[in-house]
Amino acid sequence: MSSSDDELPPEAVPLSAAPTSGSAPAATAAGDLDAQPTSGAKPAAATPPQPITAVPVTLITGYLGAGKTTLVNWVLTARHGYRCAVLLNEIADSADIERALVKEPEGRDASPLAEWTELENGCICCSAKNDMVKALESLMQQRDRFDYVLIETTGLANPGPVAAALWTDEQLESSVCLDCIVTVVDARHIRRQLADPRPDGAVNEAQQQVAFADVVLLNKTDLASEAELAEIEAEIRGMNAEAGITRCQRCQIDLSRILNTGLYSASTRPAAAGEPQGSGGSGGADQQAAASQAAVTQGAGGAERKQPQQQACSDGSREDAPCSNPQCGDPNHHHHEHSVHDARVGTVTIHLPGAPLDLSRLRCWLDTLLWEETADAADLFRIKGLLHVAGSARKHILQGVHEIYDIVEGPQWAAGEPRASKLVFIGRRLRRDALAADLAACLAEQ
Ligand SMILES: Nc1nc2c(ncn2[C@@H]2O[C@H](COP(=O)(O)OP(=O)(O)OP(=O)(O)O)[C@@H](O)[C@H]2O)c(=O)[nH]1
Repeated sequence: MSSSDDELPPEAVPLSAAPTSGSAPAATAAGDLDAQPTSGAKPAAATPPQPITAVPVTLITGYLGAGKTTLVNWVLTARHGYRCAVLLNEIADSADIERALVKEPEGRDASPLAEWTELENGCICCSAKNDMVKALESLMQQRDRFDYVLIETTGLANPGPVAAALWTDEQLESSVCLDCIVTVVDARHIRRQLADPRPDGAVNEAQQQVAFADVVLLNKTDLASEAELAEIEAEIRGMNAEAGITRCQRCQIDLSRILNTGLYSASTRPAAAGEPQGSGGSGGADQQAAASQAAVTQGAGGAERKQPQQQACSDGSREDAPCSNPQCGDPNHHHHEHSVHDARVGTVTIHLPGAPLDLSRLRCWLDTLLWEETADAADLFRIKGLLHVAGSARKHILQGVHEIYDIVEGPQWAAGEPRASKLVFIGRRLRRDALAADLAACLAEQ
């Protein structure tokens, strides 16, 4: 790839190649989503349309100036076959600037590729459960005009409540599905941003964004040395061992990493040791099938989405102190003051080979774990799991964001495949021994 090619966006998909409403996007295989710069237009992949029940959503987060708008730009100008709607959440009334920065795909006038909705009422993490949901709902009124939704959060947003809102809003949950949380980090500044302390010992936004990521784009690699990049990768892995990390300049990545990944679908599983991270274990056309399967499984009542009895603050904490986010314009939003020691975000992975889990015991334990509010309770951002459940021939998939979680049935265990459970916890104050002991107590009696 020449350096001049690097600066050129790939060609926009001709709208005639865009999928029709209710159909799967034309490009489903990973190779078809390849958005590396090309010198000529490639024909759209001839994958037969498949029904899509919910519009996938990629949530783009990252600290101030990391390159989120640059990524949106890249998606909107790339050849991938989706018609994207973009939800911009901009603070300080800068949405018009952001919008001006994002290039309009060629031919947009004739038939729009992107729909725009801007959230104006302050910080998305504070208004996630109302403004964003309302904006998405109103966007869904024009469902036939797009196949994919990108949400760009502000640089100071905690992506947890936004992701959670996509799960918990009853009307939304059948029409949109969270596909991937992408965190863009600035190779030049991320280490300082991660280290920036908060006076009350709370986790800072940069750490939260890394913790929630399914995919981390290590952007601006032109501004850091190889040694610095390696150090950043090690630090990010130390916080979130599950996220796939992709180095890039100007966010020019293969878009199959972040679009229609199927990471939250029922057949998704945490990557096994030694597997490439961030692929979710399924790719391309398989993901399309996985997405359909997830919808069917959930529709059949296989999923149970648990929510706390008590409505939590949108940042997942109690409403007993004013929000400390200086950008939050909502006087009604309050923020729980974390009085405990400032533990760093980390990942704990627990393998349970052999013995199956008792699903009801596991649910009971998760309820306690996620909703406990004692000062030394684990502060969990993300949970992912592949579960071997007693009495079931199917894999079960656990996904958790903040205080909500979902366990859905996945595909059958293959003949001869070793049955085992693997759970990944990302958060603060995680105690491996306690988690392992608690999980051992959730095993079914043999
Ligand atoms: N050198 C360099 N600059 C980059 C790269 N990617 C983006 N930029 C620049 O970084 C600046 C910020 O990029 P944006 O895409 O606006 O960042 P953002 O995350 O949307 O910023 P906020 O909305 O303010 O949080 C812009 O001037 C970009 O041109 C890169 O890989 N290398």
